[in-house]
This record gives sequence, C-alpha cells and structure tokens, in this order.
Amino acid sequence: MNRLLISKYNVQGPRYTSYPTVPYWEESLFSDRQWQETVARSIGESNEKEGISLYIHLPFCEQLCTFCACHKRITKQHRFERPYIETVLKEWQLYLELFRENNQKPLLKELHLGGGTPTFFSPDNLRFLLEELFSTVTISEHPEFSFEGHPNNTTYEHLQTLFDLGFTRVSFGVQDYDPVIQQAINRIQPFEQVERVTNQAREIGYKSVSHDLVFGLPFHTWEKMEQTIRKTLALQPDRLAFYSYAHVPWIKGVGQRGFSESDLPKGAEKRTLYENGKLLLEELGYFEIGMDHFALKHDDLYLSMQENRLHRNFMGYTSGKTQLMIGLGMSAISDSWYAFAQNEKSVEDYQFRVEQGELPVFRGHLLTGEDLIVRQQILNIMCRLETSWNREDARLFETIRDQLHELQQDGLIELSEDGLTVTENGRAFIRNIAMAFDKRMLERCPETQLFSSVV
Ligand SMILES: C=Cc1c2[nH]c(c1C)Cc1[nH]c(c(CCC(=O)O)c1C)Cc1[nH]c(c(C)c1CCC(=O)O)Cc1[nH]c(c(C)c1C=C)C2
Ligand SMILES: C[C@H]1O[C@@H](n2cnc3c(N)ncnc32)[C@H](O)[C@@H]1O
Ligand code: MET
Ligand code: SF4
Repeated sequence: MNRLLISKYNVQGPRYTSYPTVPYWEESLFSDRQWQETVARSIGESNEKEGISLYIHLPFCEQLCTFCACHKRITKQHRFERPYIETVLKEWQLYLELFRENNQKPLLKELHLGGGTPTFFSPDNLRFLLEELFSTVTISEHPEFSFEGHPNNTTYEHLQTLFDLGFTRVSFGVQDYDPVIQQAINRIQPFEQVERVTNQAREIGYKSVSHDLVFGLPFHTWEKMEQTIRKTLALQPDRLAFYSYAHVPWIKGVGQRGFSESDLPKGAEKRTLYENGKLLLEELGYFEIGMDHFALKHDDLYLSMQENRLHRNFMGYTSGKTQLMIGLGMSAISDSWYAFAQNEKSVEDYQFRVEQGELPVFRGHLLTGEDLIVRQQILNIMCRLETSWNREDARLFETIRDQLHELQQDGLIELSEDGLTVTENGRAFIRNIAMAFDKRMLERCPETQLFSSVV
C-alpha cells in the first residue's frame, strides 16, 4: 500500500461502535427521565416485533493484560462474584418495571456476556444469574447467546453450563502466541490452552467459536504475526477478530503499560501486519467482514453480510439488529436507538447507585434528527461498504462534497450523485471514510487525543 496514503490517513479516529461517538455525547441535554422515555418508546415500537438485546458486563479479571483497553477490575477475590450478580439482577428489575408499565414482557433475542472476564465467575454463579434473568423474559425462537471466555480459566464445566443455558457462540481472547509479546502484555497463554477450549467447545456443540487476535502489539513483526495466524488457522475458528492495537494510555483505568512507545510498530510497518495478515487469512478461506472481522463461509456473520443483515453496535458486529439494546453492569452502554446511556465506570459507584434504586446511568446522549441520519450513513459504510442518501438529506452532505472527492481521488471510494461505494483499497481506511460524515467531529475537531490512531 502507498506509504503516502498511509501517512495521510493515519490520524486519530473513532471505531464507530456508536454515532455520535462517546466523547461527543451532549451530556447537558440528557437526563435519566428522558433516557427512560426513549427506552419505553423503543419497547413499544420493537419488543414484540424483533425482541431486544442484552449485554451484561462482567468486569473482573485475575491479572491485568497491559495492552487491554476494556473496562475491567483486577482482583483475585472471588467473593465479589455473588454481590456483583445480585446488583446486576437489581438493575434488571429497574428495566423490567419499564416493560411492565408498557404491559410487555421482554422478548430476548440476543444476549452477550462480555468483560472483563465472564469466565472469572464460577459456572454456578453464572447459572444463577442467567436462570434468574430467564425467569423474567420470553426467549425468542432463534436466540443468539454468546460470551467471551479467557482460554486460561474457561473450564469444560463453564462451556457445558452455558451451552445448556442456550449459548451457541463463544469468543476466546488469544491476542498473540509469541512469548516475547506475551511477556510484554503480561499475558502468558500457551497454545495448548486455546486448543483445549476450542476443541471442548466444538465437542459440546457450539456452532461458532471465535478467536480475538490483535496486530500492532509491542515488538510485533510480520514473522511473529505469521506464526500466530498459522497457529490460529490450525484450530480453524469459525470467526476471527483481527483488531488493530489501540494505544490509548490516557484513558483512566485502562492501565496500558509495561512497554514503551518505541516498542510499538507504527504507520506503514503496522499496516503491513494487517495487509499480510489479511492476505494469509483470505488465502485460507476466511472472508473479511466489515472492519476487524473475518469469518468462514458457513458462519452466520458471513451469511448476514451476504444478506445485508449485518449490524454494528457497542459490541462490534452482530448478525441481527434489535432497536433496543440494554447494557447491564459496570460501564455498560445501552442504546434505545433514540438515545445512548452509559453506566457508572467503577464497581463501587455502580453498586451504590443501584442500591439507591436508581438506574446507574452517569452519562448519555439524545440523538437529534441529524444524528439519526448521520448514524444510518455511518452504519451503512461500516456494515455494507456502501451508502446512499435521499434528496432531502443530500443538503446535509453538500458541505462534505470536497472531502468525498478527495477520498475518491485517493481511490478509497467510488462516488455517485447520491451515494458511495468503498473500494477494495478503501476497506483499510473505512474509519476515515466514516469520519467524512461525522458532523459532530467536523464541527469540533478534537484538541487533545480522544481516539486511537486509524492505522
Ligand atoms: C470488551 C470491552 C470493551 C470494548 N469496548 C468497550 C468495552 C467495554 C466500550 C468502550 N471502550 C472504550 C470506550 C470509550 C469511552 C470510555 O468509556 O472511555 C467505550 C465506550 C475505550 C476504548 N476502548 C478501545 C479504544 C480504542 C477506546 C478509546 C476510544 C476509541 O479510540 O474509540 C479499544 C477497544 N475496546 C474494545 C475493543 C475490541 C477495542 C479495540 C479493538 C472492546
Ligand atoms: C475483547 C477483545 O478486545 C481486544 N482488545 C482489548 N484491548 C485492546 C486494545 N487496546 N487494542 C485492540 N484490541 C483490544 C482483545 O482482543 C480482546 O480479546
Ligand atoms: N477477558 C477475556 C480474555 O482476555 C475476554 C476477552 S477481553 C475482554 O481472554
Ligand atoms: S484482555 Fe481480557 S483478561 Fe486481559 S485485562 Fe483485558 S479483559 Fe481482562
């Protein structure tokens, strides 16, 4: 790839798991009451028709991986499990009231357990949480239940318990197999562990096993990356996440440390890891899905891309869209389509608020009419690699015509009167293409670092 293009487009940029992105939420225009109103509205409009998605954040990890940008709490104390689960169930009761007020029972379509490390919790405690939850909902005819497992502490019993409760998809954090990298990110994780959990999940009957890989970690070279990809391919995961390492040490609580900036591959060097990696994956039968993801042909993520059903939310890509996504637990983000809300980011603040009988939301954003239009454009770009707008909305995008022309001249998109298609070369710059539509960022350029670098 052209080095000039790489340096031109290697600016900081959001990953667009939401629009507006979190730093552009207008908190002053947001209140808990409005949040509940938009949830009630979405319940009425969509629960019976398409069901809802639930995300449950299980934040504990026994050890800090020093590359990790997730919201987590490091502890070896397993006595925190039960009180945390009880708080999550209390929080759920607060949302259940909104369903009851609207004479509805939640129809559960998607459920994802994320973290942190869901498999930090014992199988018994996970079963308790889920059985309590399931006693309050109707489970959809075609549910999609998934969870994130840490290969080092996912047991056969975890896999069997969750499978019996309806989980059919699991993703394991692999990151990288190289011992020097594992040392630098404080995450020693032998191949044999990943092999064990992958085979056990298959044996039990999981229909999709996914591995998370990250490129651009400290000391990463193509040699190391290739080894990791080849080991991964030996296990044939149905899906793969292939994330660009996001270096965001300024985010509080992230704890990225243990290596220095100069240990990180950057610019063209980092891009090569992605490009070579992509070639190797494609050679061996994987298809790139939107941004960051690859899947084998039989996997539902591939099928939903083919059938234009792909959707993107805070968890990344999903194969089904629900209008309402409720996030439970510390730092979880919810999306009522008309608004976003995020929960308190520390376990203590989260628990305190719920104990007070309040939704533990600490910030959020109500989408304006313009936000909703831009959001749809960005979703189209991220999920379908093309978008178009109607005559009425065209006004909104007149001001970005010059930027779109430039993207076209650089060979990243094909532009028409009322839309665009991302080219093969453009795929690697999809965040830059989405940024052209980001009205809020265009109006107020970030003065400090808010996002990770695009490359
Ligand atoms: C699995 C854990 C999570 C991933 N994303 C989120 C969680 C809980 C949600 C999230 N993470 C960040 C934010 C920004 C706002 C904030 O609370 O500070 C949110 C909503 C921080 C963050 N995480 C990543 C980055 C790059 C940032 C900063 C914002 C940005 O640059 O966009 C990296 C990252 N987090 C997750 C993945 C898969 C990932 C990188 C590929 C998962
Ligand atoms: C949930 C998944 O998110 C990925 N993940 C966590 N932190 C980062 C980061 N800083 N950059 C890129 N990917 C990250 C890991 O691959 C993890 O398994
Ligand atoms: N904590 C698990 C792991 O690292 C799941 C992915 S990271 C949120 O393997
Ligand atoms: S990568 Fe997973 S296990 Fe490691 S700190 Fe992050 S959430 Fe915890």
